[in-house]
Amino acid sequence: MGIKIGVCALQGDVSEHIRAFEAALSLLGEGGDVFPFRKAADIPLCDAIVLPGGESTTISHLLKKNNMYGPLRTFKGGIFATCAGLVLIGREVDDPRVEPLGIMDIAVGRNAFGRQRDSCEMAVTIAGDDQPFCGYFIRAPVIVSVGPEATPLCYADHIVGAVQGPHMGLSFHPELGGDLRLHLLFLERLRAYATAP
Ligand SMILES: NC(=O)CC[C@H](N)C(=O)O
Repeated sequence: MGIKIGVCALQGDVSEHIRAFEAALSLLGEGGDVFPFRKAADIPLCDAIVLPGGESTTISHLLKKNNMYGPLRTFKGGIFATCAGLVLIGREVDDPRVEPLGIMDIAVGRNAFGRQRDSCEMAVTIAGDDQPFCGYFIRAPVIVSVGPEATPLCYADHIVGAVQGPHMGLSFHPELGGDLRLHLLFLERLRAYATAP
């Protein structure tokens, strides 16, 4: 038994997320099931969902086609959204081809680092952690503004991570590189929100 983590596998980097969450659960000495899903009916069966990086206009189109907007908006667990996933999870995005889910109170700008930084590694500061995190940014979005419901979590020139309840949205790819601090923090917060009265 244990926690059930579903990785939305319509498009994007799915296997890296599965490996990273499996490694985080094994560090915690916990059982659990981390699996790809492609059907809306699988969403309410999960405790947590990963919205991976990929191409947000494509993922938005596929979420619509597979009737996933409704079940994601009413999902009771935590969502771990990276890169294209971050573009989708906010309340506002600067591209009309993406329909935002409106789950986190953030506004997101796509491809915000510009061409010369299409893909790079940058030191990310995580609030409450004095060790920098090596962030892999791949045509990454940024968080342009954080509303009162959400809290900034990560910084690298811009705000590149935020949390809201059990949800975490990140501009970069923490599933690459083997540093599991953000996965562990997500699981810790998920547990805290699941057991909150
Ligand atoms: N690595 C990524 O997920 C890139 C996201 C992409 N630039 C988008 O907005 O869809």
